Amino acid sequence: MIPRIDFTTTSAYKYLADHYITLSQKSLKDLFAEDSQRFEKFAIQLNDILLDYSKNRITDETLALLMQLARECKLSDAIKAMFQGEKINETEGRQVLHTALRNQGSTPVLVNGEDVMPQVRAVLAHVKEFSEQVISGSWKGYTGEAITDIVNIGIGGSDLGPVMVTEALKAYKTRLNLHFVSNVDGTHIAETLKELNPATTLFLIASKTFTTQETMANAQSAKDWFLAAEGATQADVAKHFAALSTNTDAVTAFGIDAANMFEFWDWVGGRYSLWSAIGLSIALGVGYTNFESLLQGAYQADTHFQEADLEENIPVILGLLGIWYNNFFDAQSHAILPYDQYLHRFAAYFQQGDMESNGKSVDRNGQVVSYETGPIIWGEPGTNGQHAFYQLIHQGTKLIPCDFIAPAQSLNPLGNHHQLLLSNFFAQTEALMNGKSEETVVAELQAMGKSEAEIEALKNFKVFEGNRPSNSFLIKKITPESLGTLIALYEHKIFVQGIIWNIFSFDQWGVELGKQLANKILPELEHEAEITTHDASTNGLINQYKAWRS
Ligand SMILES: O=P(O)(O)OC[C@H]1O[C@H](O)[C@@H](O)[C@@H](O)[C@@H]1O
Repeated sequence: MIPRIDFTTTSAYKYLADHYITLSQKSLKDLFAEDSQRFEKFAIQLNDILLDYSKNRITDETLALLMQLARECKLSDAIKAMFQGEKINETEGRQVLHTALRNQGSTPVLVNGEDVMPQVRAVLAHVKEFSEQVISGSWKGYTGEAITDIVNIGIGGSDLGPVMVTEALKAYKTRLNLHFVSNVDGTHIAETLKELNPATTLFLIASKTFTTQETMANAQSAKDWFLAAEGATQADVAKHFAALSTNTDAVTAFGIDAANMFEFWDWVGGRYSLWSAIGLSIALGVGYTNFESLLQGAYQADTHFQEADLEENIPVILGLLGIWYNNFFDAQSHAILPYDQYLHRFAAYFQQGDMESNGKSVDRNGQVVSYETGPIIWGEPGTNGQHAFYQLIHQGTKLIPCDFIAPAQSLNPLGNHHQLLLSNFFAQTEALMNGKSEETVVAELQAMGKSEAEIEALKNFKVFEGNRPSNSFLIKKITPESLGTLIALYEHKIFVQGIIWNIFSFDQWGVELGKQLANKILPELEHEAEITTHDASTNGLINQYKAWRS
């Protein structure tokens, strides 16, 4: 069992609180001036990924105290507990073993005394065989034509991971065209199907539970659309539908051939499932070998997380830095800013990963916490974000720690685009750190020939306080392997923070209430009678909807 320690009662926490008072007076600029070794000290390389965390509001002492905090919270024991398959998802009584899905080692991974690795490998072999048949064209649709389009129907963890990864690895695309339908809004599936031919379309119904309302509704509409095609029969469903799920009974009841079911298990959390059968769309979209490299990359991060000393451990450092800002600087959010168009869904993916994991306010003892837990995660790719919301990061009143991520090599070297892109990446982290002093602003305005009065009126608006912290990930190149490593590092960062905050990171009870209420409201929408059973606002909205809907 993971120890239940209130981190605010540790000695490290008290030292950090004192240390914060002095350190928060210092600027990053000063810290760099005082220590010429910051980059050497506060950067770590793991294979082709360099993390520079020197532009954070930390000193050697901060790090030492944060490490002490991790030790007092028994982080290393918790890491072991996860990898060894303890039931650390206590409120659901489950293990947390997404790491087994990418395990390349030979040690067994036990669940209730049974090694799960043979099952994991069997599903991977199925994914390999099936994806190779579909890609090569030897898998035929009901008219004898090869499949050209894949539609993954899933939501949340059964959608965001495959979307993010297949977008990130688009440069490695197979001949198959991928589509993702998640929203229960009929527009999503209707617009997707408009351009598709039933004879050459393969649907993947991706749902851990196979009960999710959105996915089941979209799956039914997909089946209806398919069966409405000329000559298509119920027997042909087997050639056009596969299921990725833990729920065999529901898959069979839906009419999907058991041979087309790709299984995973309840010890894989939905938001950590892209490495499982849920990754079938990835294997189809970029090829099985690349999917395998993605798993290998993640395994490298897993090994690093388990074996590196806490001081040299990337997820540990990232997690603790986040805690430093969240719990001492009162930062409310954390921005993920990839300078890579291919990573345009990376922040959205970790919005679920992080916020569904650590958006909790009850600790592992079942008590309401007295401190802040998970931050709001958000972000968009650079340079688009620069022309949208960076104003607030630079000059707003909120402290927003940022992660910048960029590849050194572009997968589309075109003129000097990549240099333009990276010059922005480097410039933004520098600008956030150093800001622009009043002195510089005044000198610039003088050089422009402005009068004293004009300078006085303008200067405050043009000052940048700086002292805004950031991490920089420089990645040699986005490959399936480096991407796998990067994703797994972020996953483990979430784990680290959940341990320190003493919360359960692997359940998600907070998604249930809305589902329950929607199920109660649905029958009320099936007739025209006035609704009076809710509060005045909800009644009013439902009744106005009824008045307007036809
Ligand atoms: O794969 P499923 O079972 O359809 O669940 C889809 C999503 O449903 C809920 O919103 C949560 O439980 C998510 O974690 C999950 O990813």
